[in-house]
Amino acid sequence: MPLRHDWFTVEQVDADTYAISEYGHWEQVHAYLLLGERLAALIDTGIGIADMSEVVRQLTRLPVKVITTHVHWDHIGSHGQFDEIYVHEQEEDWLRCGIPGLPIEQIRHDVGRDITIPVPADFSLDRYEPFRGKPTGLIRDGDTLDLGNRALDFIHTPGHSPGHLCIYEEKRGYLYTADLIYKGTLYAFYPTTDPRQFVRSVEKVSRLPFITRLLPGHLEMDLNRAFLLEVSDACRQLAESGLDRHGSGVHRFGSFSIYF
Ligand SMILES: O=c1ccn([C@@H]2O[C@H](COP(=O)(O)O)[C@@H](O)[C@H]2O)c(=O)[nH]1
Repeated sequence: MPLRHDWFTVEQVDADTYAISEYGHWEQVHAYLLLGERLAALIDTGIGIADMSEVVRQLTRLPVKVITTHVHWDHIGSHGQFDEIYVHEQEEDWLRCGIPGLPIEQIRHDVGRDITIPVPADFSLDRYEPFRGKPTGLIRDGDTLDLGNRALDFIHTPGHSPGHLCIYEEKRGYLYTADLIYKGTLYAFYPTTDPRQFVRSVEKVSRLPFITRLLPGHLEMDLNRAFLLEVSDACRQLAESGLDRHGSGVHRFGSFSIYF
């Protein structure tokens, strides 16, 4: 049964893996806490409406390394509450200085809309600022992290953003897909996105030999390899039709859409 927090919903994926979700916000974003024998990895830290470190501290006493899938405000919200933060080398400057040309008014508008449950009393939209800071370390494609009898592989999957990462646990067959693959509208229409890279990244992860489960950054959480192959087929069709370019529109495929 899911554990409940006023703002976060905590669900156990398996004995030592938790999803920490924000279902009261339109983004319905998920972070994941992975416990090894020596260390814990927190994949993203949510929107920043509530402090995710309070929940994490209830779940583990292990040292926590924060892994950033990408530097969009809804994935870095509680980064400031943790000491060790890692990011792909191509988004280090966004983590330090923000996304050039993205106004704080637009971010606050997106943070504040379509919230369906009460926000914590100390949250103020007028004072909301996305995290800015220096990472502890940088991640490159092919890097690995051993949490103690639990290995994570980092896969650079640009397209949604330049330094977007998927995280793969080969032993369990888990692929944490962040904003590359989820069941909803997949976004590659911002000026900072790249539709061709997005297609290549989907193809890259679809070649992974063993996947038991996809753990996405948004919306429905329980996705399998069949869904990944559907997205991969859709991307191939779009590329073959020359539609893998900015401005080609919203392409609908059953349970998901791809917005270029
Ligand atoms: O170039 C950009 C990048 C991001 N945004 C805003 O950030 C969020 C991103 O949400 P995701 O769930 O990570 O896709 C979105 O609300 C955009 O407003 C942007 O505007 N431009």
